[in-house]
Amino acid sequence: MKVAILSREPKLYSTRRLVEAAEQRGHEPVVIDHLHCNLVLEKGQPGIIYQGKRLEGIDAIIPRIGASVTFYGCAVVRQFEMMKVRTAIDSQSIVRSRDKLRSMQILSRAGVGMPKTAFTNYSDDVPAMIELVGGAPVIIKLLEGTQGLGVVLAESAKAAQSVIEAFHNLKARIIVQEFIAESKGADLRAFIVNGEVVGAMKRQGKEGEFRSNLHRGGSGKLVKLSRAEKAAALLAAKSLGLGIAGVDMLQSTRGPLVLEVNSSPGLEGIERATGLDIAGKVIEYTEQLTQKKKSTDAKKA
Ligand SMILES: Nc1ncnc2c1ncn2[C@@H]1O[C@H](COP(=O)(O)OP(=O)(O)OP(=O)(O)O)[C@@H](O)[C@H]1O
Ligand SMILES: [Mg+2]
Ligand SMILES: [Mg+2]
Repeated sequence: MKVAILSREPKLYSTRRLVEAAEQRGHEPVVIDHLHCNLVLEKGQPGIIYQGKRLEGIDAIIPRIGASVTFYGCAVVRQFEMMKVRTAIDSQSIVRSRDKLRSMQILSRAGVGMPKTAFTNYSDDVPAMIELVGGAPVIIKLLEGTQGLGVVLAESAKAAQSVIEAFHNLKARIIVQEFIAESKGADLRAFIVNGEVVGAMKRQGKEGEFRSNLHRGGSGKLVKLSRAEKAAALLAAKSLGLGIAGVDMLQSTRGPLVLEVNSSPGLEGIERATGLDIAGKVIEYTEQLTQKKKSTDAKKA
């Protein structure tokens, strides 16, 4: 198959690994910078112009859309969908997963375990917000933060009050969340491909840091997930409609609590921690999608 990896950076570990894994399996990979795709819309013929030419003959795409370009990136993915190109990750699911509030709403309905979370439009009654999630300490999060930036631990109700007021004053949307102390600065990342956990790691924040993000100095180690952890991760990815996902969970006394579901999960941390060929799994899944398409097209014909 001719598979396009939508990525801004051919040199990035994840991009390189996907190219390599596709080549190893006899496919023809190309890296396309989604921000340099121009979309053309006309009757019956949605198209994409890239480097001056109309894109033709692509069987499937693997989107790697950064959080800062969700809008444009998803428009490009949607255009491929309109052109009947198979995508390893749907545009809809990327949009859903990018908004922490929207995804928590979906996960809550689906019965996925999560830290108790509150959201409000008013800053008038901050103490009530804090009480809603069980009182201080609480976590305060920007709705569209990533890499652990925009996640604050407020140890006291007073600190929480001033942080929430400051964010509201900046017109930044936030959620307030119960702080799960027993996870001790660690979290679990489950990498899911096609309804299966293909690799998992435990990330531990550096000394004195409650955030376990690798970008904040945390380190990842191979871990074997419990049955409940696997089930929670799979249900979370499925509820958001993601065939490929990185599900972040905290270990708590009441079982796994899902924090978020990433739709462009990085490969470097998970492949280094587990020693597994996760890129290969992603390519094999994408291959299956194109085969499914071929057989439905054949049936229609
Ligand atoms: N409610 C909580 N209780 C305890 N620790 C938490 C809580 N929420 C977040 N953390 C810690 O902070 C880290 C960052 O939080 P979260 O994953 O929600 O933010 P992020 O900025 O979107 O990160 P990512 O780069 O993974 O997208 C988590 O990995 C976890 O270690
Ligand atoms: Mg995130
Ligand atoms: Mg996270």
